[in-house]
Amino acid sequence: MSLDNITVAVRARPLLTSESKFIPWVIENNSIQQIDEDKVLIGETYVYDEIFDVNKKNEDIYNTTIAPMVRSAIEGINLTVFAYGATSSGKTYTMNGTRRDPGVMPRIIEDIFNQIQMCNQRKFLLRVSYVEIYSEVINDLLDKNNKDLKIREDFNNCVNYNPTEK
Ligand SMILES: Nc1ncnc2c1ncn2[C@@H]1O[C@H](COP(=O)(O)OP(=O)(O)OP(=O)(O)O)[C@@H](O)[C@H]1O
Repeated sequence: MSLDNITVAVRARPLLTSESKFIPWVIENNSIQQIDEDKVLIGETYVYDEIFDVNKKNEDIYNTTIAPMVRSAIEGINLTVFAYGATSSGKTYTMNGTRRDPGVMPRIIEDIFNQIQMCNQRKFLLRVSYVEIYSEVINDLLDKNNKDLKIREDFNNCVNYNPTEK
């Protein structure tokens, strides 16, 4: 799937020790297909802009999919990075990462501030929100007391999450 201003990437994570050792899919380039226990291909082939196999690190994912968009954000284009998946699929690992392999959030902050430092003739205003949508409820991940937020746009089309206006 490829839409003009949207990049859709899939990331496979290593199996957890508690999980079955049978992997019911194969990745080939940018497509993924389901297989049965005899390794016979079944069902549809799904094609994405990027598919990252289990060996890819947060650094690879950032450099391939996010870094080019950060350059556009510095030029004033709105940017949203959205991690979607079932419980334990690896959203937090991808977004926060680890000390040895930081995820999207720490990398994007470092990248943005590095690029701002190189543009000393311009002024920047940065606004950041970090929220989760869990069972259709929006919670603020930067302030655990802000729960069940409502999304609103102001007169400038800026998105606000204002818990006082539920
Ligand atoms: N690419 C990866 N490499 C190694 N371990 C991973 C990877 N992705 C996820 N894991 C591990 O898998 C487990 C589940 O990952 P994570 O907590 O990120 O899932 P989640 O989608 O955020 O889950 P939830 O929705 O329940 O919060 C964690 O133990 C995490 O360390």
